[in-house]
Amino acid sequence: MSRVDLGGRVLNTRVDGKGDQWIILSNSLGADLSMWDDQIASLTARYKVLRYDTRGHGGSDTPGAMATFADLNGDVIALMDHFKIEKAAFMGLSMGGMTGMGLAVDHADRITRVVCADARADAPEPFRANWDARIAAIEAGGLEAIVDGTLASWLTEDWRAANPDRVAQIRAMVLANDPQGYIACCHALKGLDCLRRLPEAKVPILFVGGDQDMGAAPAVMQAMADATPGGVYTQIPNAAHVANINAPEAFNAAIAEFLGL
Ligand SMILES: O=C(O)CC1=CCC(=O)O1
Repeated sequence: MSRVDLGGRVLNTRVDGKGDQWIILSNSLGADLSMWDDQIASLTARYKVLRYDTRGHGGSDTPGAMATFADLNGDVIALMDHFKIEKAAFMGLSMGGMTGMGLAVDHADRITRVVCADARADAPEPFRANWDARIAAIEAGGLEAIVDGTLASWLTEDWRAANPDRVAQIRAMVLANDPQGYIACCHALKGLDCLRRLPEAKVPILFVGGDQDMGAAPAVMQAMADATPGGVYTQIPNAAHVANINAPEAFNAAIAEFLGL
């Protein structure tokens, strides 16, 4: 792990592998870079992998009370500059996938391809109101107030019953975040407005998502793929919102061809 000072914010990072091409991995709201552990063995066969904790998460700073996707995209470009990465593939889940879509539209000179997992591209009602409710719940009760609902939406009931130790680890990961950092990112999610810009995406995007993901439902992700030039959507069976943890083998198989693994 290495904490990188990007000027005004310090982000926690980790590099694995020795490949000659880079891939950057971006976590979901409430997670940290460890959420990608089940993908690292296959990714490092080809790539040098840069993972980072999104601002407000894990070991990264919370530089302000409110974040925007322009901030989150800017953090990726600043990390690329720091590590002297001219171009990289990018994979993000949920908030990380939303960051990836923004990069595909606004920073295609630095990004070669994007895997966008379990993400929406906009925040119509009731999503906006739900973010306000979640912010209020955390302000009143901390991350404890939302962690059980989060786990229920991230992972199928069967998986949670079969993997109690992993569930306890994931619970601890959520609770280890800075509540103010989590709230800052909720503000970015409230302002999410990428759907209308997907036709401008200039690099290939693979959309993948769990068949039981209620936050980024299959029909929503299919519509995003349809709006994206060359966009493809692949559904992951028996998986909820955090499909890469919930069904790692199917997830890894779904991204393999697109990433040349
Ligand atoms: O955790 C959730 O409730 C769903 C979610 C939205 C954006 C994200 O990263 O996760």
